[in-house]
Amino acid sequence: MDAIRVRGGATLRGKVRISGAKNAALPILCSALLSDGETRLRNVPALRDIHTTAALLRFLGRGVEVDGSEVRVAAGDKVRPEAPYELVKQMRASVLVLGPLLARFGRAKVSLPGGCAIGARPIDQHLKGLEAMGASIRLERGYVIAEGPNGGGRLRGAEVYFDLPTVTGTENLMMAAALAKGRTTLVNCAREPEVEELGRILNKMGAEVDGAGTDVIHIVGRDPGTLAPFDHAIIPDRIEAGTYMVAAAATGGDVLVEGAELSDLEALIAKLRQAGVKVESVGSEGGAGESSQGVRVWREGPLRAVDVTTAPHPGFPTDMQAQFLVLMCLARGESVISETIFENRFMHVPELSRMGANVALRGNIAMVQGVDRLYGASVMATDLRASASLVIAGLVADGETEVRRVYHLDRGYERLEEKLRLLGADIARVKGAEG
Ligand SMILES: CC(=O)N[C@H]1[C@@H](OP(=O)(O)OP(=O)(O)OC[C@H]2O[C@@H](n3ccc(=O)[nH]c3=O)[C@H](O)[C@@H]2O)O[C@H](CO)[C@@H](O)[C@@H]1O
Ligand SMILES: C=C(OP(=O)(O)O)C(=O)O
Repeated sequence: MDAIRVRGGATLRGKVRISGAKNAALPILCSALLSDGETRLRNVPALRDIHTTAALLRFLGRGVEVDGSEVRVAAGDKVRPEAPYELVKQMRASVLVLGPLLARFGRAKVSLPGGCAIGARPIDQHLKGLEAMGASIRLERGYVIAEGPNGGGRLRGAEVYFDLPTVTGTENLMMAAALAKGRTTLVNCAREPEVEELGRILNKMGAEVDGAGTDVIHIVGRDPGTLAPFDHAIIPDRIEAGTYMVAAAATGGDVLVEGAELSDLEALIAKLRQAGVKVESVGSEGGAGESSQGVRVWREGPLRAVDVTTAPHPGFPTDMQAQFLVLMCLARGESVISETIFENRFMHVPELSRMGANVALRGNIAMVQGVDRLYGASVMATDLRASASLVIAGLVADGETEVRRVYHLDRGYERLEEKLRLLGADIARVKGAEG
């Protein structure tokens, strides 16, 4: 299994171009199942999760061609509506085929994703919503077996209230509603930019979606077989952007994060500024604003300790918690990091402690006491963002750090070591290193 070796001490400087958003590309690829025509997606990141989704769509019976950052899903209306455990276990987002399959074909058999390193991650809200739309659902031998009304009929519009905002749950229900008969109202929805992006796609296809990106979404469904295919460029990955911002801040560097949108990262940016990091939107014409070319992040003075509590968007993203925690390991004073989304998302803490960090865990709270320096070590992470946080720690640590089990990183960061090397990092991939 590959590892990443980092020699700490370089100050990151220059420009880094952000890839398309993994968490936008995954539901959008699944939404191709709603239409029978050929769909074309551009600015798709080259990630393991994209290849897993392509493999899943192929298994279902749709041709998929991945050509650099372009993915084409071939036309077709013959589908085997079944997502097997072997594919779902590689990537929880596979559950996103449930809504489209059920809506388009009246039935679906999708493996339950199971627990993972960061928590149990149930899908009860997805299932509850589909049931409200008339589906009958049973769980059998680890699979969700879903059927449209009256033995495979068309879903009907419904009012669904989510007990808590769920990103993929909102997306699954939006896709199901796009082919349901009548109007669906989803209440207490996730408001993440990726949900908003899916709303744009469904509108492009001809469904009527109103409110995506707010907590109430209305969808008027279309008849099966009438949704149009689409051609779309994926939005930049705000979590990848945030990760480079934190890396720049941690090394005391000066980096232009190209493609990053200030408006998608408000909570992170507010916390970076509070910590003493400078953040500025850089416009293509030299001005600031929506048409910005990116976000410049730099640091001159010491880091200040600040507290962070993760929350659904527009709160501080749980997907940035691990990286920000590393930054706080280098700050003056004590910060309190509270993780409220996932029950087990501090897997990076014991590894960071081996690098000299001073962090005490109390349930879902990490008390971080800043230290003068971190030390390179061999470390290993069991999830994606934890792995990224260890690379950032390696960038500032004395000596060499080897981050093992890089396949987690490859799920979510395109050419991470190459992008960091261009910013001046001393970093390399070690092929086939010890696991
Ligand atoms: C592919 C994708 O977009 N992944 C993101 C998505 O994951 P994902 O969509 O899986 O996360 P959710 O928004 O669903 O999870 C939020 C919380 O709701 C709980 N929950 C969720 C669904 C459900 O039916 N019942 C339930 O209890 C979860 O256990 C968790 O505690 O949002 C997370 C939270 O921002 C991010 O960390 C992931 O990167
Ligand atoms: C948790 C993440 O992804 P996923 O939902 O695909 O596991 C993530 O992107 O940090």
